[in-house]
Amino acid sequence: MIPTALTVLLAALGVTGSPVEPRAADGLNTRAVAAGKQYFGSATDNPELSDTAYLAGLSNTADFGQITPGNSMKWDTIEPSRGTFSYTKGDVIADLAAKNGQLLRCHTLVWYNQLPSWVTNGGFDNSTLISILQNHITNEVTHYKGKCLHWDVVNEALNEDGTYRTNVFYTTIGPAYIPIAFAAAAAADPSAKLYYNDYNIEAAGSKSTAAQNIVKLVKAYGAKIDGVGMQAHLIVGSTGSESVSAWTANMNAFTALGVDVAITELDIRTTTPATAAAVTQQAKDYATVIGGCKAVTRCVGVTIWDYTDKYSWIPSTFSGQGAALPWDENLVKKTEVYNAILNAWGTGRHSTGTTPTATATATATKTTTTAAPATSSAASGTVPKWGQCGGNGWTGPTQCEAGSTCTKANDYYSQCL
Ligand SMILES: O[C@@H]1[C@@H](O)[C@H](O[C@@H]2CO[C@@H](O[C@@H]3CO[C@@H](O[C@@H]4CO[C@@H](O)[C@H](O)[C@H]4O)[C@H](O)[C@H]3O)[C@H](O)[C@H]2O)OC[C@H]1O
Repeated sequence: MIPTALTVLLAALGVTGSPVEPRAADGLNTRAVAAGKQYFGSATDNPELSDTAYLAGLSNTADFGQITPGNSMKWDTIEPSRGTFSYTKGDVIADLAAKNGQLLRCHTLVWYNQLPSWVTNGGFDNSTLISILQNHITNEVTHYKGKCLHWDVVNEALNEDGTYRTNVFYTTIGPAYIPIAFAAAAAADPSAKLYYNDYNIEAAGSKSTAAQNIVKLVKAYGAKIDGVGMQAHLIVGSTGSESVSAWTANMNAFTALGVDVAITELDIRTTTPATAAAVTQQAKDYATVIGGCKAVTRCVGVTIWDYTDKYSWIPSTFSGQGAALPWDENLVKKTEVYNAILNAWGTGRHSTGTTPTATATATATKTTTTAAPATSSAASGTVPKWGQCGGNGWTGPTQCEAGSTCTKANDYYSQCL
């Protein structure tokens, strides 16, 4: 074959193979997408974005196709005093996702924690608190309308025994605050997928059953709920990591109710400093979690709660614990853990254990739009449920399948409805 200018350029960039179908960079996200998922993603937070090496790694879309703000869309940041809304920090994360071509999970609208005292201690009556709740949700969801793949509408409404957690919303409004919140979010952005999100619902038990009952409750009120987020803040070798079949059975109990599931805040902590044996077990545990999501069609993706131990929330919350993420405190990949995640999504090339670089970021960003739509539905000639409907490098069909429509052509967040 006579080399063309394009093949010469691709060879210079280290890309080999067909010039019309350059191979997507290998990574946690591209493997997840190849396995039929929408993304593999990471939480992040505003202060760490000034760390350029960290930012390069986060922006590498081969590894991260989605980001979630760890704090900057919570009530205390967004509406610190009644009726005063501040979107500066949240916008930084949303803009970064858009710039990188990454999806955005928006977290979280209603949570008893990181809730300003004017709400908690305001002494509001039922109708006033409902109106405060609706106003907060309407304002925030409207601000980010069209940008959020998912909203975590209600976070952690349950106790460990499956009873409702006592918080100001439950005490004043009763369990109806949950469907009221979902209805307000749906009205403000009908395209966003709306999630209930909680921890310790990854395994069957009373709390998981209660979360399933929340799905039923929201639906019984006639409100929309699209998914349940399993946070998955796990402990090496402990509950939640036992077997792929345990994960799938529990996830299927949710999907049987007609909702998606997602793993939304995955980290697997251990006593620090981590021993070699703990890291080996941790790699197995990550593989088990990924295997569970991979096996369940309606498990749409996995998010780790930041990607590096350098910025993990664990040591500040669980004394003596940490080393929970696939990159260490020096931003170096833990090859054993990273490769376990890669291989759990599917076979392919292995990591060499390098530090993230700007070059890797540029290459990955360039190839993401090719990788994202490479799902089975694209192969069958229809546009994937999520992904570009025409333009931005998407070379598949520009229309959705018969009977459905493309919400926004040429937009990463478009979907077939
Ligand atoms: O900067 C940090 C943020 O990263 C942080 O984000 C929240 C972290 O996780 C979510 O809330 C926590 C979930 O875990 C609970 O502890 C569990 C207790 O049971 C154990 O079995 C389980 O392993 C533990 O995970 C915590 O009590 C929750 O607070 C929440 O959704 C994120 O927003 O927020 C604080 C910031 O300083």
